[in-house]
Amino acid sequence: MSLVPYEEGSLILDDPNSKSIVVVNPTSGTLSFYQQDNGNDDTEGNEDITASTSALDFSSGVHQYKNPIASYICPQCGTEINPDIINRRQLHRRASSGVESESSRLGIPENTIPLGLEFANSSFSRRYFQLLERNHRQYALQNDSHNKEGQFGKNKYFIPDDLFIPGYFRKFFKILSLLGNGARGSVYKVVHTIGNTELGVFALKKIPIGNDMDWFNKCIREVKALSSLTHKSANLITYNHVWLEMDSSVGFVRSVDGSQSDSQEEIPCIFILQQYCSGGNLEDCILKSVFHKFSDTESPEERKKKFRTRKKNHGKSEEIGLSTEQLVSIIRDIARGLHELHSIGLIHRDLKPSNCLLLTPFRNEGYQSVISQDEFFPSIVIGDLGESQLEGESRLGTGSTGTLEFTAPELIIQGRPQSSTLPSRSSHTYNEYTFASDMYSLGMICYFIVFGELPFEPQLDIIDLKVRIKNFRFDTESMIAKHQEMKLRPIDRRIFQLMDALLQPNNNTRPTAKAVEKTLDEVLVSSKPGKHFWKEDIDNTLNFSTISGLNENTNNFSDDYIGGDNVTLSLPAPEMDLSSVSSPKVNTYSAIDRTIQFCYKLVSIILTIIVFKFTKTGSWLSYMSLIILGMVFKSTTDERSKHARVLVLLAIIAALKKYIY
Ligand SMILES: Nc1ncnc2c1ncn2[C@@H]1O[C@H](COP(=O)(O)OP(=O)(O)OP(=O)(O)O)[C@@H](O)[C@H]1O
Repeated sequence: MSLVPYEEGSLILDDPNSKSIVVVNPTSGTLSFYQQDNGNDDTEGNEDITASTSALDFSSGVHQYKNPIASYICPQCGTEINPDIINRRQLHRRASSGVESESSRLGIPENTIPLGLEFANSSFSRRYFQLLERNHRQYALQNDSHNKEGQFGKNKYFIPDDLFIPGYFRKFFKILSLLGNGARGSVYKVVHTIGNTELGVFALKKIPIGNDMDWFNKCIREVKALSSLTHKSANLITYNHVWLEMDSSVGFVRSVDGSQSDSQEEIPCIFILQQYCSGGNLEDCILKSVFHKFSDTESPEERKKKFRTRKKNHGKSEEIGLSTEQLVSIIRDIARGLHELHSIGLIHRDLKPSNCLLLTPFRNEGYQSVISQDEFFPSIVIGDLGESQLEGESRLGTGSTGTLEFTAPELIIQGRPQSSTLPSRSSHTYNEYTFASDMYSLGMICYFIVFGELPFEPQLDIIDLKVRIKNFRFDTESMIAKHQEMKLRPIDRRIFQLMDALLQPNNNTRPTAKAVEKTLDEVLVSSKPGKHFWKEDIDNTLNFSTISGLNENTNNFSDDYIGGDNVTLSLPAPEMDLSSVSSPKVNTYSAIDRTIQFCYKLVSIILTIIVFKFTKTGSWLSYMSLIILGMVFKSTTDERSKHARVLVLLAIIAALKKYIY
């Protein structure tokens, strides 16, 4: 069976085995099932295809299966061709479980095929678009041969005519809203339709290309990067389809000679169809929903909600900021997406909150809400791979720059080159983008989601900003003090340690994406259900000695045992690919340090046994020694020696008691 274009805009599923075809009628929004009359089975050459019952008439809801075809899933594209059975059942299940359907939310008529509900997220969609891409190529070739003197003269644009799919966007997509405008183009929320049949809701990025080959190559990088992912990653945006079409450019157009053009001239545009993330971007979410900035743009509904929350909190204004669990969830998702990218050799280069998208909307219920709500944050996917490059590729070759505030200091080039971070070919003193520079950007995202702002004043001019970025040093203690001053919701101090590690000026000492992901995974897995895992009180966490003095200097993380309800935070040292220069001295020091800690524990056990030998069981000395021994094991590296010394004292007292008295 195969899915092939049939006339203009229609699709058919053709199953030679059962001699049946399914035709999509875009005008009426129906699927019709036809089967060859099998009255005489051996008449292979019989071309008389008799229409049997219109099996899948979705507009009327009538569906009869006179002679069901052999298989209901197209083996080429995986499209469910009998969605009535599956999707209606799923719809019913969703409806009965009280989940609002996408179609009802969007106001899509119920008589349309609900394919999109499963389609947009399923692996079917990927295969469907792969097939579509092949068919587009075929269609374009045919179109080119019919239309040699077509509307787009070959001389006018460098892109060959046969690469355009004229009218595809208007015919198969309905714009629902504008999601945002980026530096390169606009992103729309669209519904993919065939006639009245809704195939799913997607985000469609339209980038005007014009006649600029370099620009075209740069724009297509995003697609190349996305399509190089061989499997679906939970934390990277899913790309579905890309095509070229003539369309009006967005906004104001100035021609090369500087003259302004009022005409809505159609120019070549690249359309990139992607997974739709209904929660919007992380930047907006943090600024608006978490830190309540831009409150002048608040809707009356939002104002009422805030008033109700304040009333519930007995007039106290709610504490702002995210909880530790929410912060961990965000950082872990982004680290996981980065790890996926880095594992295939891609550096993102433009990681920033507006490129991190929320799969579902974030509903901030405030600090006083139920704990489960409190800990929840929607899953995040990394989008916009338009600036990405392969590891080892020269930054000059890509012609791209990242966003300055999130750019690692080692990449900043002083002075005012043509663009913010792009070096000139004559300058030789610049560093290449690395996986570690992405990790710095993650550190800056952490800063932003913790404080709701960046450490640089927004009005700085570009030269001053570069100086500030170069000189920026993250100091854990002063950052905790700042956090307290801002009266933000208390969080675990290990978030600050993580930021410290990621924002290290020396890129060799930043942890890898995998290291961050693994650490946070372990942290979450080992949290006890029903218990507040994180120490929420900053005053308590301030007492923790987290990274040893040695590690503070070298940023080489080691095990850090934290008492109470907390579990081990172990941020592994950067892996080899990031830390090309890993100092042997540092490794020796940390090995010595670990041996010393082990010796403290061993000596403490021996001392406790001595105390027990010299005293009667049940004496205050034996009890004391047991308690101190527990403290030796639970205490941080700095305090372990103090506790061990107390045990020495207890052993001496026990010996004196035995031999003197
Ligand atoms: N797949 C998507 N789903 C939902 N919204 C999206 C999606 N992709 C982009 N957006 C929205 O559209 C906005 C513009 O996206 P785009 O990637 O073009 O630019 P940007 O990252 O904001 O800016 P720049 O191009 O300067 O990096 C985003 O900030 C986001 O709010």
